[in-house]
Amino acid sequence: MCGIVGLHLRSPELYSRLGELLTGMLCEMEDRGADSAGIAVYGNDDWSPRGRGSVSLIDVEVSGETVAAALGAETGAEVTAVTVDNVVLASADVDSEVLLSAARKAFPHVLVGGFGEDLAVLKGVGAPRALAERWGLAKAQGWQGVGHTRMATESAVTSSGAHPYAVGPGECLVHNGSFSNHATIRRDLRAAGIEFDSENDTEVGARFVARQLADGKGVDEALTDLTRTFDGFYTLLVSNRDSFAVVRDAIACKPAVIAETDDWVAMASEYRALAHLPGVENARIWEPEPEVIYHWNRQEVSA
Ligand SMILES: NC(=O)CC[C@H](N)C(=O)O
Repeated sequence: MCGIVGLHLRSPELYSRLGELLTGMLCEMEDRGADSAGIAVYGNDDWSPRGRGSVSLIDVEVSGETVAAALGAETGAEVTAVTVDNVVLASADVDSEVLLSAARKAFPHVLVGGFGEDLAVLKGVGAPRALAERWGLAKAQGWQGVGHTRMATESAVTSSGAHPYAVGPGECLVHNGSFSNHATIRRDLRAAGIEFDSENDTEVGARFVARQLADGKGVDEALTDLTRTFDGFYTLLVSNRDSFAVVRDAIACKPAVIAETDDWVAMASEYRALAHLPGVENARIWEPEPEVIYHWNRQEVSA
């Protein structure tokens, strides 16, 4: 199992409702994965102030003030940090990769949930509904959100095993399924100097995609490469600051549904997670085809 949800808003009138709508989607998928959960939210000023680099630190166990002071000392920038349950969200007027290296230096064992401009990533162990409540997700605003409810298949139930895997700048990946050749690909990526936070198969997929994007490939090409490299079962939702993409394996046995209106694009493992979205009764709704990459950029659509 595992549940995936994602909402890409086109209409700015809905930005103030992103968290409310995403909470409903995530909670509806709780029975597909009740051991841990995570979300990525793009554009919530309270968590990742606009135009600033930000880094999300999971289970850091020191106060936001301590994080802000330590990252400020490392970067020379004025760093602000907010604590949201088990996550500290730090931001500053510097590139997010500068903030990321400062965080790794100051807190060498910290789990980095994600980093980028306008991006906050929260994840943890527990029931998705309880986590969403503790995070205050319903109040979040923004233009795009992704969520995952996990039923672990490949690695321990820990924050580092929870999705999303947001391992490249502004990027985020969630997965339902399991990759059967992830150990081989992990070995190749490790040999190329890439480090991992967990034994999770999904992290291998995320690191693979991040590497393709870092090499200058576009999302479509990166995901095509993934379909040629990874064996096993998968429905994947891959987002970054400006894009939202879905791909399934050749057999496509892991459920997925996409719905689209003029105001939003949404995907979920099951339709019931979409049933409360405004205007869903007039949406174009379909099941994504095997190995077809569905990809939307902010504003326009391509498939
Ligand atoms: N149930 C799933 O889809 C699990 C996804 C992934 N293999 C994990 O263990 O995190």
